[in-house]
Amino acid sequence: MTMSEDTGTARFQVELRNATKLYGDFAAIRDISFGVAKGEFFSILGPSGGGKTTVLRAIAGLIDLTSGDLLIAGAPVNGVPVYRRGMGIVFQNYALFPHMNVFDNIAFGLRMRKVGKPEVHARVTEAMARVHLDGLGGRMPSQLSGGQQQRVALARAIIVNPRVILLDEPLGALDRNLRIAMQAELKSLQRELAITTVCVTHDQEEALSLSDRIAILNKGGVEQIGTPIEIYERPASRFVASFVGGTNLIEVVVHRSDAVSTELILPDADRTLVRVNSGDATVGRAVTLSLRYEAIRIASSPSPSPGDASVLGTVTNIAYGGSVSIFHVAINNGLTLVVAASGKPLFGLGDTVHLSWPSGAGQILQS
Ligand SMILES: Nc1ncnc2c1ncn2[C@@H]1O[C@H](COP(=O)(O)OP(=O)(O)OP(=O)(O)O)[C@@H](O)[C@H]1O
Repeated sequence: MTMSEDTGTARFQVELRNATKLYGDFAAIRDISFGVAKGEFFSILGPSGGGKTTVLRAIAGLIDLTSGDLLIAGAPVNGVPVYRRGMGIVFQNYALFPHMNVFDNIAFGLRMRKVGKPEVHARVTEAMARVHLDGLGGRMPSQLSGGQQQRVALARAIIVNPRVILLDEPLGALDRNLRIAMQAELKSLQRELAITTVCVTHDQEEALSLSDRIAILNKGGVEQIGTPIEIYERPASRFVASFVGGTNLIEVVVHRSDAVSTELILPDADRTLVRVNSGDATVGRAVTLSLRYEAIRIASSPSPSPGDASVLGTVTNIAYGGSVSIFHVAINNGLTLVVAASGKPLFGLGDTVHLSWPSGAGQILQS
């Protein structure tokens, strides 16, 4: 069997089992395990130096693992060279051949495979149409915009019908508006082709909007794997909660807990009680409460809903951000809560405000 054939029986199209890569004593990645299902868009998200590129390079076959296994369509490929793995790779800097025009760049993989001229012509024309490059076949890469170069790189990767496509910060070089437009294009192309995709990014919004599932990598290890909603709504650790989206991390004490909910004591002067929707916490124990910026309501009067947690505070900082403004509010023991409110800022520095949030808005973090 060659790597471009598909047995169709494996549970995962790409799977890492306990993958570790050492450089001397330093583990760039350690003990990483995950599987990517056929047709899935799987992102690897994390801060700089977290090990994202190392994972991608290992999957591509550009580096060997120190220990652990890599399986493609269920078969171990340790030692199988890059060109036999059936991968399409798109790097951040596009890596187009500068001396070839768009048509030849896209045709490259087919010509290497000795595909006949008429078929090359038909497939390149079709791929160009798919990524909206019609009519640009004769241009050189230097005559294209960043977005167009990105499309050439994508067309060049998909034209050989790879079983998996690997994207390394594919939209990182584009400005914000173009990046958002290209995200939508990339996602619809990926869905149309139903192509298994592994994407490395440090951009949390990009990962949340494109992915079926995300692995959060930090210091070479996996912090959490889950759907975008699971990662955002139920972060497994302080690191995930603060890396993905903005959140207040507050040290609190467990006041009461049953099977389904827990009451926590906020360290403000009123020892305000906060209820969360998770149970079986140990009474008296100190835990971390994660409270998303946008979960907190800021108003000039207390919340009308009796079940809401409510605290009084003073605005100490405002960052106007167009659609959303960020307020820093000092509550009455020196603790500062950060709040995101949409629309024009209705409060000024020094204003007294009421902060409130509904029962169940926060999360207890386990680590
Ligand atoms: N060839 C190498 N020799 C030694 N250390 C390396 C090598 N390649 C990577 N590393 C180290 O391994 C760690 C993980 O690197 P990696 O490039 O995978 O991170 P990353 O998450 O992709 O970061 P970035 O977002 O900055 O690209 C880093 O600390 C890096 O310095």
